[in-house]
Amino acid sequence: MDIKQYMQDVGRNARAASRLMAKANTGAKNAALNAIADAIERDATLLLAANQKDMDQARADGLEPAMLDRLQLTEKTIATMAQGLREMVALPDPVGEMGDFKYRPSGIQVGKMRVPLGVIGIIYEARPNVTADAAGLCIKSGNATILRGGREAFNCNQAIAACVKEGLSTAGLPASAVQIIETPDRAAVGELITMNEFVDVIIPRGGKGLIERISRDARVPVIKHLDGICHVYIDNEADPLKAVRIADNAKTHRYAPCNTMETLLVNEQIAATILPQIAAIYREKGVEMRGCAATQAILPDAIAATEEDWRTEYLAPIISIRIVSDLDQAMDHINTYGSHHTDAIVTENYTKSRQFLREVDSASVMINASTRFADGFEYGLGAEIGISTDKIHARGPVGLEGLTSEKWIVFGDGEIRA
Ligand SMILES: NC(=O)C1=CN([C@@H]2O[C@H](COP(=O)(O)OP(=O)(O)OC[C@H]3O[C@@H](n4cnc5c(N)ncnc54)[C@H](OP(=O)(O)O)[C@@H]3O)[C@@H](O)[C@H]2O)C=CC1
Ligand SMILES: N[C@@H](CCC(=O)OP(=O)(O)O)C(=O)O
Repeated sequence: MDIKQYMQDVGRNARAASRLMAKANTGAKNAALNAIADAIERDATLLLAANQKDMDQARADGLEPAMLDRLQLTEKTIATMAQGLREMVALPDPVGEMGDFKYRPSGIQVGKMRVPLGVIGIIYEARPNVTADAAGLCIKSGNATILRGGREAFNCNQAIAACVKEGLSTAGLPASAVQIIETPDRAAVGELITMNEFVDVIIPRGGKGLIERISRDARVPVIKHLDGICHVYIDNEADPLKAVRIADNAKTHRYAPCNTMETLLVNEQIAATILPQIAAIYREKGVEMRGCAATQAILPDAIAATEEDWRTEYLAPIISIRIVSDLDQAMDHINTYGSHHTDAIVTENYTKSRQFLREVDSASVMINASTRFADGFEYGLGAEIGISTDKIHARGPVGLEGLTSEKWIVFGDGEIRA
């Protein structure tokens, strides 16, 4: 395959499709979402067979259990994928919304209209449900999209692509509104992020290697959805019951997601009582603990954490634990070593919780809740493209609105500027 030529064709088709999608009515977009959901349910056996191929290869390549878990499709996850698309039908269509109107002294009326971004290139991990979610959100928000999922999910993504194309065509929308790149060659990513004539924005979802590549090579604007070095800080005024529940859920609910806690910070005044309770749960669940010297004094089985641990996203049953003197030291640690994704405080103290909200520089800042809640469904967006770790355009879980922008609109009656 001539990858440059192939990607140019993909880009050109996407640009043409984006113009049709921008003016597609809500009924047609909803019909496409329902038709894709129907096709996914009908083709469940085909999808499972394609996924089995991917799983066999991934196992042979020695993929970690948490990554296999994220790659695996089951009848239940297929049903959830279809249900997610049907739930998008019920979401209000953001395209064409108008508001903020003001009359100016000149007589013109100035306001705003919500519009699609155009063509969105999305590079993401080997998680097949993201293919359906991203396709659905881009369709509903009137965009065209070019999807590049992780290579481990290649066969399954191609099977989902067939359902998406069929659904678009059934609804009378251009099949190339959603294109899933048909090669796992990373040269295609290189083309995608430099085709500024065809692509309006790139959304990379991934870790450090992807960040480096995108930061170095992208010529298209980027909304980064990067790694999650998420923290929970247990304050000395925490409710111990809440602290234990949150420390357990934020780490062990699932190990691979970006909103999983990687570092637990504990106030020195409460550490000796709370840490043994939390450690008992981690031991039972097989979580390896790496701690600072003060942590090791309380938990002799914790291995010594290095400076590198504070900067590491394990995506695995491993946690780093640091005992801190106060809230300021906790926030300093988070703002220094975190990835500005999601961080939580456990405290019953109102003033400290307000200070944490104001001073922690992350896309989601939580009081007395698990970091695992940083998610589009959980925040009521219906679904999510991912969790933006950027500050510009969209921050945190990105849903339909994050895939649009606003243009100014002006109503006049023949006014001219003096
Ligand atoms: N903020 C968010 O919304 C989310 C963030 N993540 C983050 O993703 C990471 C885990 O997923 P993982 O699959 O390991 O992530 P990777 O970064 O390894 O892979 C993600 C995607 O990026 C591609 N990629 C990676 N490096 C390059 C490169 N140098 N050039 C071109 N393409 C590249 C991969 O392609 P290939 O298949 O070829 O490796 C894959 O499609 C974690 O850091 C997690 O926090 C995950 C989900 C959501
Ligand atoms: N929104 C997701 C997190 C996204 C994410 O990190 O995905 P992944 O790395 O594929 O497990 C959730 O909480 O389920």
